[in-house]
Amino acid sequence: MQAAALKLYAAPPEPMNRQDYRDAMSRLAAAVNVVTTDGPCGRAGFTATAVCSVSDDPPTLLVCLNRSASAHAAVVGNGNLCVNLLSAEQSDVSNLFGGKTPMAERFTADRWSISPNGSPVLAGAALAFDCRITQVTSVATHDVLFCEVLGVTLAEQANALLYFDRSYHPLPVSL
Ligand SMILES: NC(=O)c1ccc[n+]([C@@H]2O[C@H](COP(=O)([O-])OP(=O)(O)OC[C@H]3O[C@@H](n4cnc5c(N)ncnc54)[C@H](O)[C@@H]3O)[C@@H](O)[C@H]2O)c1
Ligand SMILES: Cc1cc2c(cc1C)N(C[C@H](O)[C@H](O)[C@H](O)COP(=O)(O)O)c1[nH]c(=O)[nH]c(=O)c1N2
Repeated sequence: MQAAALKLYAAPPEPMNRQDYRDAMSRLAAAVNVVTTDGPCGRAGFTATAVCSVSDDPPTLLVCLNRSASAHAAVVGNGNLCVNLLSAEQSDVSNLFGGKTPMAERFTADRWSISPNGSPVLAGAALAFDCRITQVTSVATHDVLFCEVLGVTLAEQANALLYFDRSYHPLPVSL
């Protein structure tokens, strides 16, 4: 049986309601990342689902970062970042970096190393992209950070962590 479609189109010129937009976006399953930085502007990190590939030549990805986030000044000021893709067992790390916790406390619970480009790399992550920010474009409340990928560390095998319907879901590697 097909579920009835619920239409929530905004009637122009009225803009779409923010809550309706969030409710819709909660249906979009996403990988969970902790984006980190270190350098002259300090060590910082935040949880991000708004990460995607832009180009493979040169390897480039983008990260959307709210300008009101406490990590914003450090990430943009340092100009380097690491995208740590969380594995299925790391939802606690996502919660730790997902807001409110003081920045220094976020880095105490897990083991970290430093990438060649100077950003914190999380032990046990599914992968870590070591990046330098090449372009920052402000769109509405967020900065879109375009990042050249300088190197990647891949775990031999890792189950994925997905964020869907406002909660975490493990996705096992197929056998
Ligand atoms: N792109 C983002 O900035 C983003 C993404 C996910 C979650 N969050 C934040 O994490 C917290 C928990 O989120 P949740 O998913 O459990 O419930 P929620 O109802 O706040 O968000 C549902 C979905 O809407 C989108 N969204 C939420 N806030 C956004 C924002 N400020 N800008 C752009 N897109 C946004 C995301 O896709 C999110 O998964 C909230 O404070 C939320 O703002 C922000
Ligand atoms: C699952 C999930 C996914 C995201 C987030 C949260 C959570 C729980 N947050 C919010 C972000 O991590 C949080 O606002 C920052 O940590 C900033 O909080 P503080 O200002 O440091 O308290 C977030 N913020 C952002 O700018 N871009 C993003 O893609 C995401 N994605």
